[in-house]
Formats: sequence, C-alpha cells, structure tokens
Amino acid sequence: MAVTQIFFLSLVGSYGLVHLRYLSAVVESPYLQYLILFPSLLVLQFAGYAFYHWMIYPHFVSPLRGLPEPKAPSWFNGHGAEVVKAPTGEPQQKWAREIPNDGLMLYKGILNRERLMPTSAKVMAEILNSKSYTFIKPRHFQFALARLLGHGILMAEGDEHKRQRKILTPAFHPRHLRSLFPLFFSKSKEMVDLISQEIRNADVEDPIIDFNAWGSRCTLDIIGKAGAGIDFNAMVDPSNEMLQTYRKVFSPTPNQQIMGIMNIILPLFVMRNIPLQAVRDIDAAREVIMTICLDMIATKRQQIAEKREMNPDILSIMMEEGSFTDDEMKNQLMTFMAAGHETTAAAVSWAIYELARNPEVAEKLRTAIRAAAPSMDSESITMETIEGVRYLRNFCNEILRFHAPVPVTFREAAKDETLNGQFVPKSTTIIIVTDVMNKSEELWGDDAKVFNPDRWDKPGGTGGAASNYANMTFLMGTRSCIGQKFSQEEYKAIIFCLAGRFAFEEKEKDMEIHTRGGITQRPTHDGGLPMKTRIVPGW
Ligand code: HEM
Repeated sequence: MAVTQIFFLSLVGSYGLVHLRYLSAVVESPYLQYLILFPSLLVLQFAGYAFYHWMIYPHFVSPLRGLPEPKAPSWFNGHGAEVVKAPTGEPQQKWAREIPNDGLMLYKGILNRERLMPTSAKVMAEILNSKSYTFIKPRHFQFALARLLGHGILMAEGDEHKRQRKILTPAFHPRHLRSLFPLFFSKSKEMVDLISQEIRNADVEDPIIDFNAWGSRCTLDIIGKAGAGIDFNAMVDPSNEMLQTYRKVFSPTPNQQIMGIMNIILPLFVMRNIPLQAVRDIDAAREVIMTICLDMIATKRQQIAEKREMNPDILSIMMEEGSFTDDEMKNQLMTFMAAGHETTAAAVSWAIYELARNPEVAEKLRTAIRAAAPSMDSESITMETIEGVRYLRNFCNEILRFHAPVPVTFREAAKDETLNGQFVPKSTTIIIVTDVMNKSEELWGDDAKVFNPDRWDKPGGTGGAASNYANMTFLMGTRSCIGQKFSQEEYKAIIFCLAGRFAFEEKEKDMEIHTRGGITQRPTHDGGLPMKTRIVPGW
C-alpha cells in the first residue's frame, strides 16, 4: 500500500513540478524533467518513509511504547544484533522471566522493528483462539515459506481456512491414524534394520551414524506414503530428489540466514527479484517440489481409474471429498510433505541427542520398551503395545516440550485490535516464542528448565502445567497443528525402535551443537548429528 502511495505521489509531484517549470532553468525538455523528477521524488519518499519507520515511529510515535520492554542496547538496531546471534528464543525467554509484565511485552528487533510478544496463557488464547483470524500469518511468510510449502491450509486465512480445515480434518481422525500405525511401525523398523546393517558392515567399533539425515529420510518416506500413497524410498536411496531438494533449502546456510533477515525488512516484490543464489535455490526447489506433487496427483488419478485397492491417504481423502481443484490439492500436498516431515525429523534428532547425553534415561527407556515387546521383530507389536509404554510417552512428550522443533512463529494484526486491553495497531508483528511458554517457571513449576520425562506422570495429562496454553509445541486454538496426533504416534513408533535397539554416544564428549537456523530447529554438529552407535544385544 505504501509503495502504491509513494508511486502515486511521485507521479503527481513530478507532474506538478514540471508544470510549475521547476527545472526549466536547468533542463528545457519536459520529458527530461520527468526523467529527473520522478525517480528523485521516489527515492526521497522511500528514504523518508524508511527513516520514519526506523527511527521516529518506534521511539516517539508507536502506541505500544510504555509496554514492558528490555532496554535496547542500540538506538538504531534495538535488540537486533542480540536476537540474530543468540540461540533462537533465548533472549526473549530471559526478558519474559526478568521483566515484570502482564502477559504482553515489547522489544525492538532488527532495525528497530517492533515485536509484540505474548507471555501468558491468557494472551496466547486471545491471539490463537478468539482473535485467530485477526492475527494472521505475516507478509514475510509469503516469500520462502509459502513458496516451498505452497498456498495450502498453513497459509489460508478466515473462511477459506475454515473450509480447508473442515475438508482435511477427517484425514487426521483417530480411526484413520490407527490404520496408519502399520506404516509408522514398518518404516521405523526399516530404518533401524538399515542402520543395524550399516553398523555390522562397518570396520570400526561403534561407527558414527548421522541421525539428522536418518530422521529426515524416515519421516519423508512416511509422509510420502501417508500423504499420497507414494514411497519415496529415501531410506534405501539417499539420492532421492525430494529428499535432496528439502535438504538443500532447509539446512540453514549463512546465505539463507541473511536472506531471512532481508525478508523481514524488504518488500516482497524486491525479495522475489533479488539476484541472490539463496533466492534462486528456493525457486529451483519450488519447481522440483511442485512437479513431484503434480505427479502424485496424476498417479493417484490413474490408480483410482484402474480401481486399485489403496490405503486411504490424505490425497485420496481430498479427491473423494471432491471440492479441491488440482491446483489446491497440489498446494496442500506441498504443505503436508514439508510440514509433515521436517518437524518430526527435528524431534527425532533431539531425542537421540538427549539419549546420548543421559545414559540413565536411555537405559530406563530401553528397559521399558524391551519389557513391552520381546523383540522389534515380534509379530505381536501393535499400537496398544507402544501406547502401553508409559515411559516412552513421557520421554517423547518431554522432548517435544523441552526441544520444540518449531522455536518461533509470527502473526500480524490484520486490523487495529486490542490484546489484554492494550491497543494493537494494524500491521503490528506478534512473535510467539515457544520456549517463553514451554519453559516458563510460572506455568510449569520451578523445574521448568530441567529435562525431566517423569513430570508427565503427574495427573491431568499436561505434565503439571497450569494451562493447555502452556505448551506451544503444536500451538493451540483454531490454527494448531492439524498433524499433532499423527506426528505423536509416528514419533513414538520411531523412538520405540531406535531406543529399543541402540545405545548412542556423542561423537566427541560434550559435542558443541548449533541450533540456530530455519523454520525448524535441531541439534547440528559438522552439518549433521554424528553419534557413535552400538547395537545393544538381545532385542
Ligand atoms: C513434531 C512434529 C510437529 C510439530 C512440532 C509441528 C508444529 C506445528 C506448528 C507450531 C504449527 C503452527 C504454525 C503456525 O501457524 O504458525 C503447525 C501447523 C501445521 N502442521 Fe504441524 N507440526 C508437526 C508435525 C506435523 C505433521 C506430521 C503434519 C502433517 C502430517 C503437520 C501438518 C501441519 C499443518 C497442515 C499445519 C497448518 C494447520 C493450520 O493452519 O490449520 N504437522 N505445526
């Protein structure tokens, strides 16, 4: 909007100045005068606009001034430098703990961009439930996220989101999830058998296995089958095109991080056309993912025409329902393929990381799993077997609380609104920092910052948290993760097989890990998660 106004004002301004013969003493031709005046007015206005939003508005005009706010170290860049350098969400957690607030805080991010941050369950519920269609996905999601994940349910808003959610919900009904258990288990077992083979073939004791790679390969194979009945076979063939494409765009590189920052600052049309390799990579990845998703739709149509017997998957459910166009189905598939594998893969990495660092937890988990099933190959393992391992449930819940795969998400006020009685102007950016809630002592008790699976034995099923909105791993409310139950069942099956069969040790003791990065966050060392891995005999 501002861009259109600036163009319009520059046009009107240059027309006026030419008619007032403002430059005629210097340049005679009116055409040349336009050629000088129009771009000059454009540049001047853009510079004024940028300066106002950078230095004037946040310091002197914003109605959000006065909210509890950490003292910014820079007059020009707020907390931008700190937020970019620190592990995602860490400074915000500290501020929420140390600065008294009533559920809402403010800080200035890169170039003094205002960030409004909810810190209480009550305000979270207002944003995610009662006002969820006012606090919408922000503009900067339209660039990388929407291009890679498609314009499906994740990006839809208002009535369109309600319509899509209604159509897709049956695919996540408990009955349907139960029918997916054999897929979850057989793929988890396949991964563990392939890793066991790799260990047996290795000429060193306890060879190093990269669990970041294995987690992605396994979860991609699962979502391919569960989403569209297609087996990517990425576990058998790591050169699979879909796997490699995701790996390229989702492994954070310094270039991608710079692009992420630019994306927050620059308008969408500039981002789309900026001649950067990282932008070209996204375009190329989008083409590959789109083509594969369109192929999936064509294959499914053929299977239906041939009346082949198939397990119901998300794509068949969409086709049967009949109201999505092919383009919409392609977009939904793009959403499910990415949202449905990178997240669970990150959770797998965190589980292996904690098992390696806490041998007593690993031992307790292995004992509980082995007590439930005599061997991973046992024919009698069912969903109930896995559900019955209480410590497995506790461990998985605690990993998802303590190491949430999605560390932050954003919203933007679509119109002037209020939150907790505070006026929030249109276009304000809201940052939801998962750990601000998931590790809040106020909500979880004094041990909120301790990794403790046993907390999930407390009555109520919330791990002792005071409110459902204390756990933001899958968000809550109207836009919460539609795949939550799917991923929890899938995750338990994967950890059941991995933790039941192997013992893990860090490649180097107290290995340094990096967690900063993209949409999901996982522990990374040397570009993967290298773990010395040993088969514990007897299972
Ligand atoms: C541990 C695994 C997972 C985590 C931590 C996770 C987390 C999340 C979060 C935080 C959101 C909200 C994002 C936002 O609105 O800003 C979300 C939305 C979503 N997730 Fe998941 N997710 C996981 C697994 C899955 C799986 C397995 C699927 C699909 C099979 C899935 C599909 C979706 C979809 C479609 C949405 C958009 C829902 C909507 O807007 O109505 N997710 N997820």
